[in-house]
Parts: sequence; structure tokens; C-alpha cells
Amino acid sequence: MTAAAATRDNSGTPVPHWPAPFASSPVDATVTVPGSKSLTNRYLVLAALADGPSRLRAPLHSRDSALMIEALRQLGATITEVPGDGAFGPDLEVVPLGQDAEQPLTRIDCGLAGTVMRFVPPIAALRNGASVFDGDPHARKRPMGTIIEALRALGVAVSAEDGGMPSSLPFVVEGSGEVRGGHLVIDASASSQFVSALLLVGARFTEGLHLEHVGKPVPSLDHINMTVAVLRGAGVQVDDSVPNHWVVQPGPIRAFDQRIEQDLSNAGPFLAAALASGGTVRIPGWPEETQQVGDLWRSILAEMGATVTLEDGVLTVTGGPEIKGAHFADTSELAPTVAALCALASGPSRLTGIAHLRGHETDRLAALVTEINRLGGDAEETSDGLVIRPAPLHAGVVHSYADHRMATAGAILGLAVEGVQVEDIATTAKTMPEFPRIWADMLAQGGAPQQEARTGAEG
Ligand SMILES: O=C(O)C1=C[C@@H](OP(=O)(O)O)[C@@H](O)[C@H](O)C1
Ligand SMILES: C=C(OP(=O)(O)O)C(=O)O
Repeated sequence: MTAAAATRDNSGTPVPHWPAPFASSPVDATVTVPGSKSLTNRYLVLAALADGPSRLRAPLHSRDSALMIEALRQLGATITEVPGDGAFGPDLEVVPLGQDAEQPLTRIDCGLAGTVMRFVPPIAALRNGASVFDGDPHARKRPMGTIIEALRALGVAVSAEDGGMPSSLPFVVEGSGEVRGGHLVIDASASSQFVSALLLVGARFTEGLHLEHVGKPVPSLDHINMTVAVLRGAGVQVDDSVPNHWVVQPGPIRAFDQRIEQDLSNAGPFLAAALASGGTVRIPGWPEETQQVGDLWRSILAEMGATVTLEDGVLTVTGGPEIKGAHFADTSELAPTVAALCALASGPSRLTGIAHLRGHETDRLAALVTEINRLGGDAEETSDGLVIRPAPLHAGVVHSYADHRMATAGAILGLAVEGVQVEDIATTAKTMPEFPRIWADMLAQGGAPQQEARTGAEG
């Protein structure tokens, strides 16, 4: 896999690599992270489709949420920032999009956000007008065919801007103001987001939606369960009692006032710091009950040798003398963080059920193997995951491939291996613009003294 070229800012000037702080003693810190990307973008979609104004409290403010807000504004929703009590930015008030006369052509920038490129086209189908979808260069490589075919099967015209048949971004959705819905068969084996996208709008189809998946297993099932839970919370009837079938009854989506949980997937790198440094990290406000896949950190990190407790809403993770290798199936978006820990483990690890990570922000399996091995590690791709064996790591540059979770994986490796630099740490802005600051704060709290910043170098 070719490593990314040196990052440049808007004026073309090379941006120095980020010297990953090395933990010369165990971390001992309490950390909170911004709101969940998956919950923020689901609630934004539901609010745009709801039967009245809604409020999101303590939502995420990041590139992915900004792209979702802008996309929904383009489709006619009014979204306003209002003061709130969240530590990471204002609340959001959303006035849903109308169902008016013909609307002018609009352009939607999906960036690299899977939730925008998958969740928004079905909403555009309900709009009376054409919407052009495009995104970052790598977004054009992410799997989109299932959504395009699904909309066509529902009677919605989707074409390339030159009139051809697209199978990926960019494409044009010609909304006619309504979608009949009914029984729809799709292959969602490349991304759970295909299922979530259609379920989120299903209640607004005239006949509702009976969605059926056929093909290899759907990955990231926790994210579909999250979609079903938020829909039910907004009064939508969803029957998911038969595997691979979801039936959404037609009807209104109730307006809501909803506090967004912190992003438990993004809590992962901080919790991993406890293992990487043999220290302790506490996260207050850990939800008692959640649909977020990041709740799996409790079992994953325990299996890797940490002591994990959840008391009075505070998750405490303490690393042991060594990180244990393990076998994990379907770690979904947690996989890059898990892989970084596996590269520091004393025994071999296997990650399975994550073939679809090849279609994420980058081909994550190839990127992880390349970057772990670049530091002297021993990682190998399998047909559906990774094998990572113990090997002494050394200093070097970890490339991010515009992938926020590759950048944070580099930060974890840098805690345990002196002299690691991360190319394009700013890519963490996709879901956590505050990452470098929160990481530095964690290290400044005690335990590990933060290493002097080293001069960035091109690698
Ligand atoms: O619906 C969501 O919010 C997400 C679903 C998952 O996508 P895949 O099913 O493509 O893995 C996950 O990896 C992504 O980060 C967020
Ligand atoms: C796969 C991810 O993002 P997206 O929502 O763009 O698919 C991720 O955040 O790990």
C-alpha cells in the first residue's frame, strides 16, 4: 500500500508530523470525549424528518456532523446552534424540512462521511427536486451501489451527472416528493449503513418499508440496533424480530429533545492509553445502557489484561504488566484501536469478521498492516481480518490515509514506542477535532510527563 504524501495545508505548505507523546511513566487521568458521531447524525436525520422542531443536547461538533448539518440544510431543514451545557459546543435546534413545491437543484458534499453519503440520498428522494451528491477523492471509492440500486428499485431516478449509470459517488438523485416504499431486497454485506439509511426514512414512505437483506452477513449489527432504538424512541414502529428483515410502519416521526451520549468508540484510544502505559484512565458519564458498539471496550480491554470497573457511571480501566493477545470477531469501527493494542501485546492476536473495513475511510486492513510493519511490527492481512504477532517496535512515521482512526492508532503506538510521529493528526477532526488537546490533557494530568515536542519531519 502506498503511504500518503506529506500533508499540506490550504496554501500548499507542508504540515509537520505530530510528535506522538511517549509515556515514560503510567498515565493516570480522567477524560471525557465529545458526543457520539453515530447518535448525532441519526438524531439530525430524524429531526429533519420529524413532525415538529427538535433539540439535540451536547451533540458532536466535528467534520462529519457539520457535513450532515449542511446536507440537511441544503434539503430544506433549518438547523440553529443554541447555548447548551455540553462541554464541547452548543446544542442544536432543528426545524424539519418542508414538503413543498418543486425545489431547485442542490449539491451535497458528503466529505468522507459514511453516514452522510448513505443516510442522505434516501431523504433527497423525498424532496421535490434534484440533488447532486459528491465527496472527498476517497469517498468516490467507498461502496455506494446498494443505496443507488435500492433507490432505483423504489422508483427513484438516480443517474450520473452525464446521464450514465453510477455505482458510486458522484450521482444525482431526482426526488419527486414521495416514495411509495413496500418490500425491498438489498445486499448490505458491505456496510450496515445501507440498512440504517433506509430504516431511518422508512416511516416517511407512503407504505412504510419491509427491508430484507440477502447475501453475506451484514457487518456492524450494533449500529443497526442503534438505528432501530432511536426510531422506536421517536415513536416509529419497527419489527426486527426476524433476522435480516426489518419492517417499518408508515407514520410520523415524533419531534424530540435528546441528550447525545459521549462517543464510546472515540473513548477507545484514551482507554487504550491505560493499557499502553500500564496506567489508569477513568471516563465519567459512561452510559448505563447504550447501543453504542464502544460499550464493548469493557470486555475487549478486560480480555487484553486490563482491570475494568463501572461504578457510579465512571468507567475505570487499569492496564496490567502486559497486554495480552486475543481473538476478537467483528470489532467494527473499534478495530484500528484494537489493532494498535495488539501490536503492543505479548502474544499473538486475530481480528476476524472485518473484511468490510477495506471500504472504510481507507482500506483499513492494508493501512494497519503497512503502518504496524513500518514500525517493525508483524501484522498480516487475512481474507476477513488481521493476524498480529508480537515484535519489538521502533520509532517511525505512522501515516493516516485521511483516516481519523489510523491517526489515533498512531497516537496509541507512540505512547509505548519512543519517537513515533503521526502524519496528518488533523484528520481526527472527522469525529473529534479536540483529539490532540484531550490527548495532551490526559498526559498532563499526572503519571506520564508529556514529552517535549520534537521537530516534525517528512516521512
Ligand atoms: O451507522 C453508523 O453510524 C456506522 C456504522 C458502521 O459502518 P459499517 O457498517 O460500514 O462498518 C461504522 O463502522 C461506522 O463508523 C458508523
Ligand atoms: C467507518 C467509519 O466512519 P463512517 O461513518 O464514515 O463510515 C468510522 O468512523 O470508523
